[in-house]
Amino acid sequence: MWRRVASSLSPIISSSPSSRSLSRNQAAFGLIIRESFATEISKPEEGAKSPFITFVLGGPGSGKGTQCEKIVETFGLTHLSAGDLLRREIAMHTKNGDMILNLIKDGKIVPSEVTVKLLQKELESSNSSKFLIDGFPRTEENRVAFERIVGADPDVVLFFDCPEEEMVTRVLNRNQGRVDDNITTMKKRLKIFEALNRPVIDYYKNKGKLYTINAVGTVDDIFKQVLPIFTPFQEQLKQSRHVNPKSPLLCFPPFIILRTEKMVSIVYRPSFCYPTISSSSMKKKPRHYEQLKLKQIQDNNNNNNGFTSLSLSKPSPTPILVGKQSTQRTKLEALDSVITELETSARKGITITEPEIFASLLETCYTLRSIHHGARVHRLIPAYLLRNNLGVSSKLVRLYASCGYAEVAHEVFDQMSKRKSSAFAWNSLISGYAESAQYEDAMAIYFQMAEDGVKPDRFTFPRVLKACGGIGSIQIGEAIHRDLVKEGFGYDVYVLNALVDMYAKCGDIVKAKSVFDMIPHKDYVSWNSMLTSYLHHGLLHEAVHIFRLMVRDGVEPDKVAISSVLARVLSLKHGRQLHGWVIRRGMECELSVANALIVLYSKMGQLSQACFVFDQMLERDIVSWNAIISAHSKDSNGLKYFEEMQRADVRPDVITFVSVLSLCANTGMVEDGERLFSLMSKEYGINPKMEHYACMVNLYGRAGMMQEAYSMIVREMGFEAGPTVWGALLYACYIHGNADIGEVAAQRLFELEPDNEHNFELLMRIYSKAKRIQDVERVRQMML
Ligand SMILES: Nc1ncnc2c1ncn2[C@@H]1O[C@H](COP(=O)(O)OP(=O)(O)OP(=O)(O)O)[C@@H](O)[C@H]1O
Ligand SMILES: Nc1ccn([C@H]2C[C@H](O)[C@@H](COP(=O)(O)O)O2)c(=O)n1
Repeated sequence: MWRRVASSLSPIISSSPSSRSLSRNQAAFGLIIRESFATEISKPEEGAKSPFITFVLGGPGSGKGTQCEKIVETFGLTHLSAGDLLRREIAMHTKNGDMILNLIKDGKIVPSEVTVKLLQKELESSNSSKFLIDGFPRTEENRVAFERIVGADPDVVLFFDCPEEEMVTRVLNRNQGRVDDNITTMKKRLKIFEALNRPVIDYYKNKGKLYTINAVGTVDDIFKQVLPIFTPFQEQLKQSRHVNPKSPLLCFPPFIILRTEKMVSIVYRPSFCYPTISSSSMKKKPRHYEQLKLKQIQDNNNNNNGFTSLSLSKPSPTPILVGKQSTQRTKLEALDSVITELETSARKGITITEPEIFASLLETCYTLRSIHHGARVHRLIPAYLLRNNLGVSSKLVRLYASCGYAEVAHEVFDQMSKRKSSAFAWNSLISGYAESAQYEDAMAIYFQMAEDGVKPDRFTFPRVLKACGGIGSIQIGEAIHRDLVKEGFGYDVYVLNALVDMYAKCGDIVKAKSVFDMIPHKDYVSWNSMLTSYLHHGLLHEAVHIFRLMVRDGVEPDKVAISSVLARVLSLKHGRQLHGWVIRRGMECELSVANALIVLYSKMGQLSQACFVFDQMLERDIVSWNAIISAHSKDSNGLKYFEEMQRADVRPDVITFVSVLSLCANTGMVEDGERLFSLMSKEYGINPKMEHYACMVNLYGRAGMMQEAYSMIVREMGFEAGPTVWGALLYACYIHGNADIGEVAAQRLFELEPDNEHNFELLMRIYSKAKRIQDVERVRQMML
């Protein structure tokens, strides 16, 4: 894993005598950190190594990005495109965004400090140890800055050598809406490339690290030249791109409790100890090694309430548990162990008074939706904090409300002393309800707020609009729209984005677009909301138009939009292109994106690709498991995934059982089907629904066990069978030529869906197989 020396290492680390004597690179690659943990927990890694770095050079349009995609596919390196990172800055309107845009438009090079810092951030937050840095270094200044700031040298430098005319043709045909893909800028870029990039190429040539590739020919032909370059490095590259989920690193709790006789310390693990994917996917990070000093004064009962008050330095208010690729289980275990330690300390008379600790723990409970842990944290919070600290109590309110514990949420809410003076507490309640799809309750709180004379703020409206979108009531939505304008939020981009989403969810896409058009400074959420809205309405043409405008403005679709796009892709070719795009953006590990990819490949009949995506995932949710099991609807290997899911302690749901039962039906695994059907209710408490009975009838029916299929309907089902169930029976009767039961099934189907000709036709075929020609004719007459 890539690591660097942190500038703000904690006293524990910096005071380590051995750490001071280490060289820059030793420190950078983990030695100091390992030593600091050595006494408390198992070693994270034996001798962390320097990363494997490849620089990819070449003129504009020489095909660097295209070849990088293939290298990533084959060797699993992590692709960092300097140009993409800069474009992301533009899209996100960061402080450097405008400056970068102007330089890129003019074909110029962005100051090295900016580019190198962006690369450095990606390198540090990545869990990978092998990188493909594309479009960098562009200048000698770039190269020197990288060496100075990052302190690393490339192992390989690829140079894609392409004639100018070819590069111009490619760039002008690229059609990705890039601001610099025009002939004027292209001419400038070529000049700058010749003047500034050539010296870099020469530098690496002299160092013996340069590999020149003739970049003319087909993509595959060019890649044939690239392949052998990496062969000598295969050993280094063998390790998979992602940290093995079984790596001991992932089992580390996010912060460590250090105990000595006199002292209990909670030490935040620095972010670079987490295996992470990319800085963009790392939304919340713990502070670097903040040490919370819990002075344990065991024999000093100087506190009136019998507890010893603990003094803590300011911890990070951000969630403690953030390792995105930790499994849900590992995170829960880590949370559990931290809470257990605090409970033990509390029993010994040590009490924690710092609100940030509780806020942080509650945030984690909320992220993991663990009400059980939340309730334990609740018990540790002193009553006065709950009354007076809005930050802590509102997190508790949101947790309870979002997990369906409305009564407790209201109890905590009612005790909050400041609830009448600000919208803060109310917002938590609304958000808790909205997030758990209790939309009516969320709306009721909003109206109650007005009755109690509490003014909504800019955070109230997005939450209540989300609830309104959930209900789908355009009238209420319009009323809230009027309210927000009255309250002065009619130009607030944050609020307007939510308004676009609400109108779209309520079915008024025209109004959604007109609100979108009104947003003066659209941010990436605005664009993505509009894109997703069009996609959800099936307006592909409009979605493509928005997509083009986004790209023109340097805004990229986010994971929600990309997942929606993937769900609507109709051809394997487009699916693959999008997959490549997703990989280039480092979005392949986003849960919703990976889930959508599994469904896409499964829809296209590419089972091995679906498995590949699934196997690469570092974090999976129930949707991922259901998607991969359902992808195996005709393959008995699907049951292995089901077993793995059970081992991973993921609770199967109604959908999982529909998938496994239909798999058993399709593959003729009657005994497994019976076992799973019984497991569903006995082990998981799921009462069989119509779909499950349909699967069972299908299972027996296909296996020719007509009596079992029939008695499933008439004896086992506690409710009236619907068309799916009778339909499965009728189809089985057709396959096995059972006219007697077929007649019964058809009769029920004629009553349930009199207009469905298919049922009549099936019965005719059954009669025909049985040579009952008169009956065939009778059914034909019924159809007329
Ligand atoms: N071998 C090839 N033959 C024809 N077209 C190609 C080839 N390789 C890439 N292209 C096309 O040329 C265009 C430029 O390729 P690509 O984006 O990979 O270049 P690049 O070197 O990364 O460019 P830039 O530095 O401007 O980002 C793309 O539209 C790509 O599809
Ligand atoms: N090291 C870099 C890399 C890129 N830029 C700027 C200037 C380029 O024209 C633009 C696009 O990069 P590309 O996608 O073509 O690699 O980004 C830079 O200033 N410094």
